[in-house]
Amino acid sequence: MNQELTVGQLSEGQLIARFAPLLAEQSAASGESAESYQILGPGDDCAVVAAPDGRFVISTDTQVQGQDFALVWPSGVRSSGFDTGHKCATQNVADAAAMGAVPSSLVVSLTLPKNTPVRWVEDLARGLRAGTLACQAPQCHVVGGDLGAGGEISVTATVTGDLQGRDPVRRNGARPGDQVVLAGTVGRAAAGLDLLLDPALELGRDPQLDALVNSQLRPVSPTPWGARLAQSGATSMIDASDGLVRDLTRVATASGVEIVLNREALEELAQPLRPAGEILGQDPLHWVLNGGEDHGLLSTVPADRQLPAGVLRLGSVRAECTAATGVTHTERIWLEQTPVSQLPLGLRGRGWDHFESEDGF
Ligand SMILES: Nc1ncnc2c1ncn2[C@@H]1O[C@H](COP(=O)(O)OP(=O)(O)OP(=O)(O)O)[C@@H](O)[C@H]1O
Ligand SMILES: Cc1ncc(C[n+]2csc(CCOP(=O)(O)O)c2C)c(N)n1
Ligand SMILES: [Mg+2]
Repeated sequence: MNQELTVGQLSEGQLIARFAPLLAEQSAASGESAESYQILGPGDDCAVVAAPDGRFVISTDTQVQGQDFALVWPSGVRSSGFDTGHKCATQNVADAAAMGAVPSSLVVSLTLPKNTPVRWVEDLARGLRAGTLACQAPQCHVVGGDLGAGGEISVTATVTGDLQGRDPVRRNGARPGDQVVLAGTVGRAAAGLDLLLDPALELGRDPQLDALVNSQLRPVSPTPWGARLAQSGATSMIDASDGLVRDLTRVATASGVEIVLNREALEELAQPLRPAGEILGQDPLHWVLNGGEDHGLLSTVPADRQLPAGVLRLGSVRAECTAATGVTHTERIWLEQTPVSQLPLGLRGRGWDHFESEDGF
């Protein structure tokens, strides 16, 4: 039987004493020496965090067992504490980066059933640090949090970010003529999710498929691109969490523009998803257009900016069509000449909505 030590066998203090030291452990090993924003870390009523700009961005994101991850997926794969911690770090630092900020701190609130293995929680601490490092945000530490018992695992983090004297890059600044760019990936985590949700699959045998599963379990957002794109004049930015089309619709609506996507660029993103598409009978372009959770950074930058290596040009921004053209204002996103709502059924999707979406896409 399961002889593992569970959180129900420890006091809160004992669990924190095991958890907190692990949050910083890998920094030395990774050779990261970036300045930390942490002035006072876990242990007092509050942490103290540097805010050199005088302003800071702040956002929060939650993962709930059964809704955002599964301890055991239909495919048999298990989400470790490390996975959940890694994803928690990524989904939060990505939001700070999407404002053009440098992630500066995380506070993490854990709700845990009493039978949760202590090892799972220790792995979560390691995953949190590994996630910030993978997202190239070594300066961002978990500076505090909260612990509590509950019926299912819920992991919430709040992230702060440093604007470094720049204006925040909002969703409403895209202008006609801008190029639409992506730093990071889209579609991979959604392909991974559909693989995880398939009970007929035996994963762990094909490195290409496993890499997609890994993108769902441990997504990586290239956070330095947030500040980099801001410095190069980004007019809007969002992290792609709910799906390319859904998230770009938010930008296009807020900015009063339309976005035209380039098929060739999307095909390039779909290419590595083809083997998964064949196995699951899915057009991989569907994942690229509608899949969430990669937490890549979608941005618009003026047309005259030379795009650095490392970002992919996905399309361009154009003025909103007026009623005179006969096109309704709901057609915000186009795949070349076709509004996405008119794409073949196999490509159409709604992206992710916590209250609407069924399992997968
Ligand atoms: N409970 C809430 N109270 C106040 N504002 C909220 C609440 N929930 C969401 N919002 C706000 O609604 C907006 C949209 O939320 P949403 O979670 O879609 O954005 P997001 O944080 O960029 O998403 P993601 O976490 O997927 O990147 C955000 O500005 C968020 O602060
Ligand atoms: C078990 C399970 N079922 C479904 C999904 C898919 N999913 C959950 S949240 C989300 C969007 C981002 O959320 P948020 O906006 O809260 O960051 C997506 C695509 C999953 N990850 N796990
Ligand atoms: Mg976001």
